Amino acid sequence: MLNDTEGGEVNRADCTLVIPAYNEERRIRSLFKDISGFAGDLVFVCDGTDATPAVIGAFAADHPLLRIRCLTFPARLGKGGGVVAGMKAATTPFVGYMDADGSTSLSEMERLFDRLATADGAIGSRWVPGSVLTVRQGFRRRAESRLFNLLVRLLFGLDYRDTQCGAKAFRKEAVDAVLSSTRSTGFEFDVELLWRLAQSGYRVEEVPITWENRDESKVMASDAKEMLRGMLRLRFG
Ligand SMILES: Nc1nc2c(ncn2[C@@H]2O[C@H](COP(=O)(O)OP(=O)(O)O[C@H]3O[C@H](CO)[C@@H](O)[C@H](O)[C@@H]3O)[C@@H](O)[C@H]2O)c(=O)[nH]1
Repeated sequence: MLNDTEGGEVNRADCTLVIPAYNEERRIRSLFKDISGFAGDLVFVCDGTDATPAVIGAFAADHPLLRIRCLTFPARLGKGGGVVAGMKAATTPFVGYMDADGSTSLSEMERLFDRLATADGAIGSRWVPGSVLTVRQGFRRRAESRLFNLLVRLLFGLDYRDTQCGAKAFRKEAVDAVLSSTRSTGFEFDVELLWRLAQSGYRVEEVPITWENRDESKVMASDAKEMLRGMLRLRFG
């Protein structure tokens, strides 16, 4: 399954970075300076109602050498649905995704891509030794995250500390092998993807990451409930 790349570094031109962006016109500019040096493909997935596609269009016009695509959809796909649309559109051997709000830097994503020289997947983690949270998360959010990952371990047998970190990278062939059977479109998609990859024998490493916590979040209480329901359906449905 593994086909090691020499030197422990993957060619950036072989990487696609998917950025799901739902109504991100205010936050997405914070990302532009950082990603303007990326030599791979950038695929934005916009399914909101605001001017995010126009903001990305202006950025692309200012940077004609960047390989940018902006996919637009008339109705909300969900975080997972957006990531799936972007990953399906990727044509490179490696594909990753990160949030649109700049909580992960490009250099962190590139570290994940480089792990694909020897692994099938690499997921950023805020809860393993070596990770750095530039803004400490509140007690409640940390407790919720720990509880959530305990539940994931009990339900799916996945031994990760942080399935929900927004920074992940995979070999495209691994993703392609399981995407046709994934059903989740919401924030629970990450768990399903990791579960299906594990079931198919792919090796995904959890890697410490530097994470800049943002105050704003599109995850509502109703999303959290739907995420739990979705996970139970997945496991027992
Ligand atoms: N295309 C698309 N993107 C979406 C949608 N919903 C959310 N997103 C995108 O998903 C990313 C994360 O959403 P945030 O609103 O920034 O949520 P967060 O709470 O900061 O996210 C954290 O928790 C999530 C849930 O566990 C994680 O999925 C996320 O990666 C991060 O760790 C952002 O880029 C946001 O635009 C959607 O329906 N469609």
